[in-house]
Amino acid sequence: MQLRILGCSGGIGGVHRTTAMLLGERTLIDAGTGVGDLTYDELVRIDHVFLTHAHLDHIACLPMLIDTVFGARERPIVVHASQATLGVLHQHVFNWAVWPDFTVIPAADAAMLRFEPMETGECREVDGCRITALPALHTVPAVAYALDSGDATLVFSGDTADCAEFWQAVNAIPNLGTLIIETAFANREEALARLSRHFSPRLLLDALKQLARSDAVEILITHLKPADHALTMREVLESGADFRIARLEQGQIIRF
Ligand SMILES: Nc1ncnc2c1ncn2[C@@H]1O[C@@H]2COP(=O)(O)O[C@H]2[C@H]1O
Repeated sequence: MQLRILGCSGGIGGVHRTTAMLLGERTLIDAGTGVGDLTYDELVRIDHVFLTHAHLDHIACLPMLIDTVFGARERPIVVHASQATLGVLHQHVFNWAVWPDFTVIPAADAAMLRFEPMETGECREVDGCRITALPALHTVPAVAYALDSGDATLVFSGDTADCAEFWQAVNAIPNLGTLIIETAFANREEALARLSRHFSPRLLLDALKQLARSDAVEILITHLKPADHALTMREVLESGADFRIARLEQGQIIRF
């Protein structure tokens, strides 16, 4: 299985794209602005979108994706997310005011966008990869995802602050090989990190003490806010010397 990083920034500007990853050829994990770099043919192939939460930087391209591929597809795009996240999308995005409600277009019983509630602990299988929602803690309902190819599992934290249930779930994965985890803010913004339920390097390294078998896990840092991205990564590397840590890169392909 492969995961292609379409966007992994906490913001926009220049080359920065917000969170979106392509799992195999037809599954998106989050739908931030990185989706906009896919070709039309690649967009048409997407059958599934798994969302961590409803914040704009993780869903920005979903409305335009469905409109772009609508006429070229015969089956719906299925959006998997918690009921809470789907409720927000329905009420605030696909509400005929911000965007048409593609969950009833062209008809309620033949819609081109299908919402499939998926709560923490639930698992879906796509192309042989088992995708499980894990607990996360953000300012809005949020999940992380474990992607198990059969050979190895990659965990993506989504946006989260420290969360004991997340580490319990992660430590129960026997074949964990990669952990993509966010660090949005530099240490000088720790107050904002706490307020907005993100990690700063100090908060991350404190939380990583809960990771069992850390020597077997490659840790990739995502969601750096553009203002301080270099500083934040430097702080992570300086304090995280005991771990195998690197920056997640846009365009990176992870095989697992
Ligand atoms: N008081 C606040 N609470 C939450 N988010 C905030 C606040 N002030 C600014 N923000 C920003 O709003 C952003 C919303 O998306 P993020 O969670 O990625 O990151 C958040 C912060 O960068």
